[in-house]
Amino acid sequence: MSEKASNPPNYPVYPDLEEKKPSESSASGKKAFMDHGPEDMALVVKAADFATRKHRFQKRKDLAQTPYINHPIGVAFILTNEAKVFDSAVIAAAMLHDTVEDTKTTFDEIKEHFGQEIHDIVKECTDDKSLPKQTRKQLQIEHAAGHSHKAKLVKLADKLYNLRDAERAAPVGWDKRRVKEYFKWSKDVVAQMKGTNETLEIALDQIINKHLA
Ligand SMILES: Nc1nc2c(ncn2[C@@H]2O[C@H](COP(=O)(O)OP(=O)(O)O)[C@@H](OP(=O)(O)OP(=O)(O)O)[C@H]2O)c(=O)[nH]1
Repeated sequence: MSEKASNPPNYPVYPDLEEKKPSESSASGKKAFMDHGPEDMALVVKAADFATRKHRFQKRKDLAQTPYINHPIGVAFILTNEAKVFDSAVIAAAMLHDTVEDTKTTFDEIKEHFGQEIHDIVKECTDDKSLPKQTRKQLQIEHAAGHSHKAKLVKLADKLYNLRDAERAAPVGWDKRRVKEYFKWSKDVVAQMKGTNETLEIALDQIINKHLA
């Protein structure tokens, strides 16, 4: 049976989100979108295209081996559709945030194709994978408060996506204790970025409290 045929008629694509048709969008929402020019749209699509090429052979760690690109696109989705962040540099950086950390992409490439500002945001969101894991995780807690506002937005949306993923379909080999550890560590990172974006922080608090209660 095709995927389309197996879906019930009103299957919600985003179960926890109020479903709105474009024609129902608020006047202020329309204005926020129209304030941006074609260059913003082109930049975001260019970043999506770049990230898709770079992550093309990668899978997520879940049993279904979901294509990795679902993650950066999902982070950009959370920022735009949930947190109502429409800054094209932030959205492009969200698309690109794992390219240097997880593929052979260099910071110079990011700078060449996307400019200094997006380069800087991506750099702030990139862990040094040559460091031992415990050190990397500790550094995320220590560095979080000092990040720029734009990098904090990407980092918060990244954590929210990964926590939802850990809840939905944890990486293969993660038992309940490992999932809980990831929630505890994420709580410590997120705590350093309070006051960045209310919507993201409420959603993070809710999912973290649910798992650490
Ligand atoms: N929950 C979840 N995470 C997955 C999955 N597939 C890949 N990941 C990635 O794995 C990382 C979390 O796994 P860990 O074992 O804690 O960290 P590590 O891969 O960096 O060593 C996250 O990377 P990260 O981008 O560096 O994020 P973060 O560790 O900074 O939060 C996340 O994006 C999946 O199916 N579910």
